[in-house]
Amino acid sequence: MKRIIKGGRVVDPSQNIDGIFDILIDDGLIKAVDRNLSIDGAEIIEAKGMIVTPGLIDIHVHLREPGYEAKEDIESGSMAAAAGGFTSVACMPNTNPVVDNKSVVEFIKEKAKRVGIVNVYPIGAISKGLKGEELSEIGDMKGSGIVGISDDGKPVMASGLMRRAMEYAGMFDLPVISHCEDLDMSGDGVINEGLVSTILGLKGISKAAEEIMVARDIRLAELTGGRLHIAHVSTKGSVELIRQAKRRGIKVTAEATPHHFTLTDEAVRTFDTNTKVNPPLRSSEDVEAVREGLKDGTIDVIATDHAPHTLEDKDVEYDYASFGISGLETSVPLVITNLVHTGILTLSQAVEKMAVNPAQVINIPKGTLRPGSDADLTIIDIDRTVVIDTAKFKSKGKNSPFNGLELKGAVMMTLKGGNIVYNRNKVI
Ligand SMILES: NC(=O)N[C@@H](CC(=O)O)C(=O)O
Ligand SMILES: [Zn+2]
Ligand SMILES: [Zn+2]
Repeated sequence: MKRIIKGGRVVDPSQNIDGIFDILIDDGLIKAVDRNLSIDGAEIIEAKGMIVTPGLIDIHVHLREPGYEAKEDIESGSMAAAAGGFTSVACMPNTNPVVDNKSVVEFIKEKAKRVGIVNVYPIGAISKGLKGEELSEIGDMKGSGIVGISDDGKPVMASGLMRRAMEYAGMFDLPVISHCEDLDMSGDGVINEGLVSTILGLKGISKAAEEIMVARDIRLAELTGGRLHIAHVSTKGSVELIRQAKRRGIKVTAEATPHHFTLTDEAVRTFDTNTKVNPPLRSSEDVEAVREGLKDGTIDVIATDHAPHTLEDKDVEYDYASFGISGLETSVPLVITNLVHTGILTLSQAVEKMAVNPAQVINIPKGTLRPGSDADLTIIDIDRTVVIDTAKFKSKGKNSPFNGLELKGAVMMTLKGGNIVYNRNKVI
């Protein structure tokens, strides 16, 4: 079927495009980006006043299936992704069973394909069972289509094992995605270590717990020549370490989450367990540094770290609540409101961090509207006001600290392979 997306402001940094254009889609592919396109029989999607971008890509998502379907499953997570403007997601392996062999990779790919809402790219575990003892079946999993390896949820504490993981991943050109946390330092902390933790009487997690591991992993990337991607950067010190490493030519990329560029530990004063996340919400100087890192290119990618949990996981005392924020359906409005409307990022830079660069990190042929590419697109109204309502989330995870917040920037439509997979104005 032929479709023309008419009259939108097309922002595609992969081709240096930012202007009013029509886009012709046929047979699931982008056929043309040009002015005044008209084809007999093509369905017209009116996009005047809207922004049209390559389908957004979130490389850090927890879909929870197999094993934790009460929190999320591949279908609900895919629907949440589409509603959030994402056409592709990479999912973390901390499921049950863990994604540490090819049969689990194949299960996820098969199920995601059957659901058919967004493209799902599995990430394999670094270590068997996420135990940090021996390497998982990385070569086998690469054969089945993993796009990176990570023990996310946990660090790899054993530096020798992490070194071997980087050497091995390098042979398969896979990025090693590192959850940087020195467990001996973070201990049973639940919040950033600082004034707020002291006032609230909650156990703190030092910024150094993250920075020590960022420094170690940069050193290992230097040693091995492997490709390192730092997940959920949360501190000023981490941003500075990554900035210096890039200057020295080390192969390191980094991501930041919307919650870490938006909130500080002040949000925990309410004791709302939806503010409990790992790494924890930090101080205002860290939020500033993360924003600065996004602006100057030190941080390449915006990823949600979508970590859905059940009400039971969160409706307990702060100390006992699970770590994580349900992030897929609030990312675009948080980026538009806090980074674009504030002038920290241009729209083009925002699309680079949400589509172009994520595609590069996991090495998939996406993040572009170049003719011949899959017709994955996102249509956004950056001036439309949205009020976050977790009750309306497609995700099973209602755990968001942003519930009730009024923001600017609404995902209007998401198309994957030329098909409409989300339409804000219509229940589909
Ligand atoms: N970020 C979180 O607070 N939680 C994640 C794990 C992780 O991303 O480290 C989860 O799986 O729930
Ligand atoms: Zn993590
Ligand atoms: Zn995560």
